[in-house]
Amino acid sequence: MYSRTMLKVRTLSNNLKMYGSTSSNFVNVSVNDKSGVAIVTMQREPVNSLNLELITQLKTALSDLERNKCRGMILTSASKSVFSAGLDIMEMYKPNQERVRNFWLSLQDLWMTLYGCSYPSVAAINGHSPAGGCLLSMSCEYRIMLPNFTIGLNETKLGIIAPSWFVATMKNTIGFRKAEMALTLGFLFTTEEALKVGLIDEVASSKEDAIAKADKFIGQFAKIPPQPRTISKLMLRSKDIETLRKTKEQDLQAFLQVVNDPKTQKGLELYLESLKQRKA
Ligand SMILES: CCCCC/C=C\C/C=C\CC/C=C/CC(=O)SCCNC(=O)CCNC(=O)[C@H](O)C(C)(C)COP(=O)(O)OP(=O)(O)OC[C@H]1O[C@@H](n2cnc3c(N)ncnc32)[C@H](O)[C@@H]1OP(=O)(O)O
Repeated sequence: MYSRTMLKVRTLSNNLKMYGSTSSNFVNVSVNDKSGVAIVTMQREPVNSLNLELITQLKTALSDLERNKCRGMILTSASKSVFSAGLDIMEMYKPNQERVRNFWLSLQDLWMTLYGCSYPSVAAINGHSPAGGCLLSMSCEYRIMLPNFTIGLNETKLGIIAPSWFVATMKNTIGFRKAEMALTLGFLFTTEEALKVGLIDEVASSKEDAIAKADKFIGQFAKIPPQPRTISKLMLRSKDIETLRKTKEQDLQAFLQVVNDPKTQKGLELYLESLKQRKA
């Protein structure tokens, strides 16, 4: 059903209607010819850490789907064990100043695009989803997760603070009280805990099951007129999007200040070492 012709992402917008599938380095988009639902697959090995290129390619793919009036979008991962490990730590470690600036601006852009997209969006979370991975999942309208993985905003555990728009997204997803507990503890929920707290909506037995459940969720909107649907969604989401749009530069400067602090750099070095040592 989801065909797999390979194309460059640059040609996505022109060709989406003609071809079933497109692929750039890190993002594959396949569209179900019958339903018009797109599966957007992150495929940056080994853990889909969000570097500048993956972020930019995701943003391009989502904007192209918007232009092509897609009927729904399912975000998932090509990995069998990781949905996304969150921001690529290498982008923040000893950064090139121009690149790290673009990195953050692109992340802001990606979030505004995904959080405010007009089409129904579902995260099929087929692996661990910490930090930035959790942000992507929460930005979708519905979350379906496979068992035995973890999800959450674990920033405080890493000694950092989740940006205000990460916090707003979590508050909007699970409510003030639960978000406060989760954020202050830097809590990573298991699949079962995430279901209980409302961070995810369903558990699936396999990736195929998750996609089938996502299709079913999106299918519910077939009989709902798109414009009232989108306006209702944006009535709930646009305030937080506008807040970031207006404070983009301030948010960037706050990020750059933290990243360029020698204490943060030391922390990043130790964290990178600890990730490597987990294997040894
Ligand atoms: C962490 C401090 C950040 C400081 C930032 C400074 C300023 C920022 C200010 C504000 C921004 C705040 C927002 C932050 C949001 C984020 O997303 S931060 C990133 C947080 N992510 C994580 O903590 C996840 C870390 N990864 C894991 O827990 C595990 O890798 C995993 C996802 C559970 C998967 O485990 P698995 O066993 O399958 O894989 P490995 O651990 O063996 O990893 C394979 C390989 O990939 C490298 N890697 C893992 N995660 C990242 C990453 N986020 N960025 C870059 N590289 C990563 C890992 O080191 C291994 O590499 P290899 O040894 O070379 O193979």
